Amino acid sequence: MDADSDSDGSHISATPPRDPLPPPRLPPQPPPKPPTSYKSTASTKRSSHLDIIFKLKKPSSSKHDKIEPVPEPEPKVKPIQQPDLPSPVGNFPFQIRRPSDQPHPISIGRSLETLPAGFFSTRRASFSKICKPSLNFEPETLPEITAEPKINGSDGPGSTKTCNKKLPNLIRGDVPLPPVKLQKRSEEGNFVRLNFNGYKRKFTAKGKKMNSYSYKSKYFKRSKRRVKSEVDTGSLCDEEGLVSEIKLQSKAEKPSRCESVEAAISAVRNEVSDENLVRLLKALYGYDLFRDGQLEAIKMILAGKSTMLVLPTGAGKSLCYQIPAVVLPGITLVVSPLVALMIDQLKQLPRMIQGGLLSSSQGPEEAAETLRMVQEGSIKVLFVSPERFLNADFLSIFSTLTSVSLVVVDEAHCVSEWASLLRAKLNVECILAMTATATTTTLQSIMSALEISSTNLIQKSQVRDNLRLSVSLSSNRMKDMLKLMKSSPFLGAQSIIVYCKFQSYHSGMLARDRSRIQELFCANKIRVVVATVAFGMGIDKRDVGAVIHYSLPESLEEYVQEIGRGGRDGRLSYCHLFFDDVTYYKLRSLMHSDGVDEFAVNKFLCQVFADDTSSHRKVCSLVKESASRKFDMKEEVMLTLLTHLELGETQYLHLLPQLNVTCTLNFHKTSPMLLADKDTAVAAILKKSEIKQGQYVFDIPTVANSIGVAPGDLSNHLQNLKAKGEITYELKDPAYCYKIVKVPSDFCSLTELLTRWLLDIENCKVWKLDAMYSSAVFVVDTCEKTHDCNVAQQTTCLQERILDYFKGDNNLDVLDKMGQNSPFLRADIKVFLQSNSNVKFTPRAIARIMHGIGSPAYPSSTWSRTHFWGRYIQIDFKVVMNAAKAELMNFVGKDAP
Ligand SMILES: Nc1ncnc2c1ncn2[C@@H]1O[C@H](COP(=O)(O)OP(=O)(O)OP(=O)(O)O)[C@@H](O)[C@H]1O
Repeated sequence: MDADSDSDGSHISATPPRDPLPPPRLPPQPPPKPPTSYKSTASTKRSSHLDIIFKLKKPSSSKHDKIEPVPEPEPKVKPIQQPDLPSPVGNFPFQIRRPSDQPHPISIGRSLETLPAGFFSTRRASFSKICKPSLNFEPETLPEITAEPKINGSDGPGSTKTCNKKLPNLIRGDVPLPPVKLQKRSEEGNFVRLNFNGYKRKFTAKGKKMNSYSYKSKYFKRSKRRVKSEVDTGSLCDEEGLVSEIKLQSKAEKPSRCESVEAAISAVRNEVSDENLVRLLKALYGYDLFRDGQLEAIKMILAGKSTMLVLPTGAGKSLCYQIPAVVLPGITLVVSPLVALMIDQLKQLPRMIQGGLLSSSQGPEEAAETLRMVQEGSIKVLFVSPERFLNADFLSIFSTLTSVSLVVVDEAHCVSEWASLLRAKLNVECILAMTATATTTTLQSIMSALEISSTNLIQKSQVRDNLRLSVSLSSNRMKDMLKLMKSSPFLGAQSIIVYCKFQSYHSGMLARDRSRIQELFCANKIRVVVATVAFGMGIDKRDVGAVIHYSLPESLEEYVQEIGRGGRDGRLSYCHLFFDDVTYYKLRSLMHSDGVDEFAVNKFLCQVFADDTSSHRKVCSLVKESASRKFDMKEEVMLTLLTHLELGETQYLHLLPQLNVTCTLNFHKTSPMLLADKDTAVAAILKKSEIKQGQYVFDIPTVANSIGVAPGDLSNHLQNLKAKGEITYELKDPAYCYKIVKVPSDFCSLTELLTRWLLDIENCKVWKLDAMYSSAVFVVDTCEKTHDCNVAQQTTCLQERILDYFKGDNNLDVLDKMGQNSPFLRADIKVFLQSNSNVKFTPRAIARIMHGIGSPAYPSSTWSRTHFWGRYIQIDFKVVMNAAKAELMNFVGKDAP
């Protein structure tokens, strides 16, 4: 694909540059039908606008809670027929599955739930006026927006260190918990009984390691080490936790606290009463009262009932599995979609709960050590990344050696699809699914996948009552934001997070710098942090007094997550959202950046299965960068497809760890031929290499396959040869590696299924953005109508809207502000095609250019030079795609259908 042509000569346009006026509003389009589950069999027809020019082909066979009361200050050519297809997955768990692709933690995490019919009625609204909430916009001193530490670090009333940041070790927990005594327990039946391989197991104590001697001495040793290192680094910022506890070094205090924890655990094991649970809460965390929903959830779990827990962000969900984890006899497995989140949760475990982590991003030694500790019984809470459960070694440990008391599915809306596999494989009886943001439909699908009874749903409001919400439409956001921050109550806020969308605002920062800023923010040495969505996900800074959205979030789920960073201490926190049409248009275009055409999916499948041989032991690879360009697909999208091929209804392949597959090698000591005589790997390298400038260049999987070893083993062997001074080598070309399990019998159907699935995801993302935008418009409009534009009013208004959204309320009006036509569109596309007649385009590629979105084969570095780049950002993407399809047909001399 010649997508790199320098200039397209498209300075000649059918039209002069135009003012970016909003297009005339047309009647609403029928809404997209968001995905339900790719395993279900319901189907819908859709018009095929993706299939121009190319024919599908087969590969060549050759190859909260109770708020603590705080005084409130104030307020192809041949169109492909679409057969009936299974409808897509209920959420999009796969993009996030590989920890090496640390993605956008929120947007990827959001589910693709079925939206009820009638959900899409369009509501007209005015966008012209700015509605200012009645916050006092008094010009006072400018708040500090800085990444520099405050000199003296004095931070006012909230200067307590409040971020539960602890040592980044992967095995946590200082004190073994008391053994489970096999004693009379009135609620014995309440505890989870595991049924492994058909045998009911009784709880057993993990015996000797739990004696009180090792418990104390280990505690002291670790405490001393920790105190030293943490005080040295000055990295502590924990309110109830570390700072105070570390100073405590009076040896007498430690055992007494541990003993009280032990006693409290034993009391709960004897009787699961409110009183005993509060005592345990106090002993473990120092809190006096449970927050709304916590006690109910803990009791439900201790009664062995699988539970769905929906609590707002920051309401204290973690505690709902941590307390059962210390009470229940076996291990608690916590499955979370993001490795970064798991690491943070591990760090935040109370010191007396021993934790560990298993993820595919770990080295083999690290994972083996964790598994050893699991087998020993010295880990109580184990964080596991989803793919680990597909690992046979892991499963065998849990089905033979270790008793699992509880499985926690965190961010359940992201991993629900996968979680049903877990149920089948582990035969665990008690599951706790947790989420902060899920619509009713999503909840239903999670609960049915996890077999959670509808009576075991604990759901509190999506937004905590201590968050004061306000919204304004702004044509000059920077000015308005500075004004807002100079006015009460934002001026008085201790810590502020400003969320913005586009990189230009927070710049690509080194991870080290980012974590330094996070530390300073946690320590109240930076007052305002301007951040992207990722910031704050893992940190638990309790005293964030204000959250400002400088850009429109991509969904209400994202919005709710982000405002949930505020007021985690139960105090009032002020959350203001600025929105504007330009950002909305930009985001709406970006929602189409992951979309792929049927043709591309088919080409991709052909390549994936091109290497099929009868041997299923052969390792295949797909070099990420070149494949991405070849298929015009983002790497994440390719991984999503590969994961679907692994985890979908039919398993077509088995994914292996990613590798750098191209090896360039030089021989140094022994001559290649002599070495090859005694080393089969070297012999294979000589056979399979190309010699380029005296160097041997070969593909690692190809050589490994030829001698019947795993690519990893070949890499190890090369390392050994290097250590002996025989060779030097370099590896490049990161690639997805996999083994083919089954070659699809019908490539066309599979192509259509996958394309439809991706299209549903795309439509759903668009719908969510529209719902977010409409909610902002709704709040501003309502204020105008009632002339009651104050924070209290806006809070209620937005809360209701959020509630409706998450309830899946059919009456929720979702506004589609995109233009549905433009008189110049076809003419411009024609000129564009004429001036780039040497380049092959798909309708989608043209629409992306017209929307100003770069893609792997048509990068913005090249295509942003065109006169048409981003010109039709205000016209619905599909309208542009259809116009492009029609013009492409004309261009190749055919009429549009
Ligand atoms: N009963 C309680 N009393 C006081 N503080 C509590 C209580 N329960 C939890 N917290 C605190 O509230 C904060 C938020 O808790 P946690 O991180 O578990 O929330 P979450 O619901 O998991 O939030 P997120 O969805 O952001 O992960 C933590 O600092 C926690 O210690």
